[in-house]
Amino acid sequence: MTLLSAEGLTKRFGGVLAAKDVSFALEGGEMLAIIGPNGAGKSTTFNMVGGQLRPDAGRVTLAGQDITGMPPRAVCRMGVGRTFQVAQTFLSFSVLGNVQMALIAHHGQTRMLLPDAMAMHRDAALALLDRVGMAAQAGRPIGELAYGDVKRVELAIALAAAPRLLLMDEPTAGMAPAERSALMALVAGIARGERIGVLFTEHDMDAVFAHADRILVLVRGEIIARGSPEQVRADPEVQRVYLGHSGTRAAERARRSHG
Ligand SMILES: Nc1ncnc2c1ncn2[C@@H]1O[C@H](COP(=O)(O)OP(=O)(O)OP(=O)(O)O)[C@@H](O)[C@H]1O
Repeated sequence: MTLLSAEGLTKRFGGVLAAKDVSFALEGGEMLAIIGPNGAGKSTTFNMVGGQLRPDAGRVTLAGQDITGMPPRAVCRMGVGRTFQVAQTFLSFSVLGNVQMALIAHHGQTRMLLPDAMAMHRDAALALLDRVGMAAQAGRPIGELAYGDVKRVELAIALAAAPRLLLMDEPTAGMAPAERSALMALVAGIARGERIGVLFTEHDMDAVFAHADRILVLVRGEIIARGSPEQVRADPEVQRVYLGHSGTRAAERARRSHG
């Protein structure tokens, strides 16, 4: 069954039609990127899926269940995880402690006293850190980590909620180019291995063309193109209104590096 289905999503802010009849589907294990220029409606679309915004029209279903207009907490309980552009971690806590807190929250145990909490879900937290390549740094305070490593911990925190669908809003923002590619490769590996669907927005075209299975191109609230990276790259309308020269180079680099 289709994991995520968005049908006819529409959202208006005053005179601005931020999303117009946006429809797409996403399967488990698939990486779907939403790209487009500033103000295209990427965040609006994203927020209608995650429950932060109620669509004026349209429907969102998760594994066949209607989640349209549900508040974010309810959407999260249905199995939709989210990572944020800005780190949502407790900086003075250890890496391990942060993931433990996420597991405690997922299991609805937030009333535990702190000393008890620190003994809980230790092994599960370490296993999650291992999955994102951060087990060796489990004891360090988050505040001491390099930015790319914070992003990995954020991914472990999102995975702590055992999501079926992961929403990632500009996951590589603020990272160095080499780190970006490593993070997206990690996300793609986990998504494919565990059949988690990933919907992401991204301004870095290298990251998109190298790691997305499919791409949606939004311009002024409307989908102007969709398809595989190859199809989107070759679309003359996308070239004209969005990708231009830099996008063509990014797509070409991605094609070469993937043989
Ligand atoms: N809460 C809001 N109130 C009024 N207008 C809004 C609101 N949110 C978004 N908009 C407008 O809707 C349009 C789409 O914005 P959105 O943030 O979805 O675009 P985006 O593609 O995510 O842009 P960016 O790449 O800059 O993040 C823009 O014209 C924006 O100004």
